[in-house]
Amino acid sequence: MIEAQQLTKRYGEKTAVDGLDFTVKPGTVTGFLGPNGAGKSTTMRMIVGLDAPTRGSVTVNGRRYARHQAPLQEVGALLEAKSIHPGRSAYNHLRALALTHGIPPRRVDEVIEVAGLGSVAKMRAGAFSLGMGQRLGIAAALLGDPQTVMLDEPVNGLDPEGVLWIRNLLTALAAEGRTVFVSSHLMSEVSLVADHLIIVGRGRLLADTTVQDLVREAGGDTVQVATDDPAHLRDVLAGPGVEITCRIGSEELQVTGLSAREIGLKAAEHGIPLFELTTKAVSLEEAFMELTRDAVEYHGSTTGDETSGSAA
Ligand SMILES: Nc1ncnc2c1ncn2[C@@H]1O[C@H](COP(=O)(O)OP(=O)(O)OP(=O)(O)O)[C@@H](O)[C@H]1O
Repeated sequence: MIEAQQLTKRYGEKTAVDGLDFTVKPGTVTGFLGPNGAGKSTTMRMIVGLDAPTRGSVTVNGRRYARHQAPLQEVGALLEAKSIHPGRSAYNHLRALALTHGIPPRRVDEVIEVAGLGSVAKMRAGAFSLGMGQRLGIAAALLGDPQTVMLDEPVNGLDPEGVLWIRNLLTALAAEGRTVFVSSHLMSEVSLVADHLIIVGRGRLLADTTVQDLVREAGGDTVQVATDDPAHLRDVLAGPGVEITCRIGSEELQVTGLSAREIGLKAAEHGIPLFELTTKAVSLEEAFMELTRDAVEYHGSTTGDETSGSAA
């Protein structure tokens, strides 16, 4: 369990993390999402004591990381900055880590196996590809068989097989009852493994929610209907919990609160011809972009793609 209370980090004038309150629970994968510069890495560094909070606190299983007697057995972390001696083999790197943390050497073989590094374990880590380096970082994070696993952007540099491997690994770790906290700036990636989401922007908490709730709050499913008599259809469909929007002069209505089937039946009942009846699910990516729109630090100006432009 990770608990942050009013967690704040300032670098001079810059507030990287701004009064975050959240809890990461065991037995589930929690995604930590936010656009670039949102404060995810800074938060994770504070969790493992690599940065000190300016204000507030963060604990792992009720204690600050540094207060744990065997921190590597408590929290296994993959953070962006790696400190692997390039001349050392993966095997020797893990063995040195194990030795200095009182972890039995046979555990090194186990994590090499889990990380799929068996065939390259004796190779110089300096010759590793980005993906192999990520796997080695994850092997190191798992070395102490920790109850809490925290990975910062773990899929960076991994090929599709590696991405799938990470997903299965995270799901399995959570199924064993561990606390799994994984950051990403990609909703599409996180939504495939995470049940719970903590979303930040400019250091602030934007949402502490589940994947389903995020979609529901973003408007759920909308049905697009086209007819030559939109005013009549609007009257027919109106009712409690139903929201209808329509642009002046347009034949299209956007309806939430009714299914396509209900709309089709009501239209038929009143003899209103329909030209289109399409359910449009709000994608998680749209919901995420809507939520973080004001928190994105760097907007492209000439993308030619109006995903964050004003809706008519
Ligand atoms: N050591 C530092 N000194 C000054 N500013 C910093 C430092 N570390 C981070 N920042 C700033 O704090 C903010 C949050 O950075 P952080 O790396 O935590 O964000 P992030 O969400 O992990 O972003 P990304 O997805 O790009 O890794 C950024 O604006 C960053 O420039």
